[in-house]
Amino acid sequence: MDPFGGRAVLVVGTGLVGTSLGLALTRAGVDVRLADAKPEFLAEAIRLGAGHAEPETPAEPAALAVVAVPPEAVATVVGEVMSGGRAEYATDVASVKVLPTTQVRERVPDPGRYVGSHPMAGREVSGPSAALADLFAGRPWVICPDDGTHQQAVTRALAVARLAGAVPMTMTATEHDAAVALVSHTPHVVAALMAGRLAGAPGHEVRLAGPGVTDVTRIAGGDPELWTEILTANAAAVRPVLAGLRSDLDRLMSALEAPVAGQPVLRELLRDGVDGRSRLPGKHGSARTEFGTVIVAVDDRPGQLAALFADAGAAGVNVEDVRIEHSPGEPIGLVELDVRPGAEDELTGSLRARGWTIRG
Ligand SMILES: NC(=O)c1ccc[n+]([C@@H]2O[C@H](COP(=O)([O-])OP(=O)(O)OC[C@H]3O[C@@H](n4cnc5c(N)ncnc54)[C@H](O)[C@@H]3O)[C@@H](O)[C@H]2O)c1
Ligand SMILES: O=C(O)C(=O)C[C@]1(C(=O)O)C=C[C@@H](O)C=C1
Repeated sequence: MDPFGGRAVLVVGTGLVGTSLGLALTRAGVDVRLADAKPEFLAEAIRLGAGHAEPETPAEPAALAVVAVPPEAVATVVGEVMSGGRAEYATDVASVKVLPTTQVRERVPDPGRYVGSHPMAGREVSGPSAALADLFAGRPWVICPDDGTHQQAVTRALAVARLAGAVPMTMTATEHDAAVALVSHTPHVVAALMAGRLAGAPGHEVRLAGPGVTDVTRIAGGDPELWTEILTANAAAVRPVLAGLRSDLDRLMSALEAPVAGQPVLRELLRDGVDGRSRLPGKHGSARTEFGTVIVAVDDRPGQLAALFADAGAAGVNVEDVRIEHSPGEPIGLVELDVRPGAEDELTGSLRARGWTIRG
């Protein structure tokens, strides 16, 4: 059954998140109206197939407006959408929830027609050209109703999350902000501070950088304006997480003053890291599967990767993930194939038999 009764969904803000949502909903057969303050972003989202421009005088309001603008602009846009009769209900996708839900309650005449939400999916790049139709697939999408929220607002926001392929869950705005302080906002700060250490470093040092520092700093590429808004809005929840981090950093630095005597502390902190990482959920909220990895040396010439994947397929082993590194000073690439635990030996044997060089 169509959760919107054949009515349109309006997406305001056709950047990374809004355009990704427009693409996903359009694929799911929803009529998607689009609006953005920047005409060139709107035009790009339409060109990509995320929906069509919101008509100036629509025959009827959209069933739901999804407001995908920076956090500080959410309440104003929700107010405009509601008072202009452009949508019956509204949600937003901002990375913080207490700020927009409080501001909507204070500023919008019928705040019960709005429910805050947040898809836990994104990228370190912004704008419509970075959009992906499957950005939300399998990811949690948090919905934060309060006592005054109309059930229809929640029902329609849940429908949008499901149609985008996400896994909806509900919690209060305060619970949400505490959770994302730990799993999203502090990690962003850590990545930015580490990446900042590289900014003025000598070129001969940065040239040695490999996958480790690249993994740790990927999210540091996020838009500094957006992240300033996020950290400002969620400062109260981020500070205690940072305080814990500072106390661990202090212990680590003290241990390094006398590194041999400090080894038990180093070991404890490093073990805590292993334990913490094992708690991260996998693709669909399940416990993370630790894959087995097979490293193959591949000549740096056309067609080699395609041949490798074909031979891995012929071995009957599914490649779950792949990374490619270049070996310094050698005309070869190292291709790391992640496979289900236990399948490494099978794949190694089969690839060796087909003439591939296995490393490690
Ligand atoms: N980037 C992520 O990884 C991510 C993930 C989940 C949620 N979010 C949240 O989604 C929202 C959008 O983030 P994004 O990454 O898509 O940013 P973005 O910069 O890619 O897109 C924001 C869009 O909003 C438009 N806009 C700004 N003010 C507007 C207004 N008053 N009226 C109409 N349009 C306006 C901009 O022109 C731009 O197209 C933010 O609230 C962010 O916190 C971001
Ligand atoms: O993968 C990334 O690039 C992200 O940073 C995405 C991420 C996150 O921290 O998980 C960042 C902010 C959003 O509010 C939601 C998702």
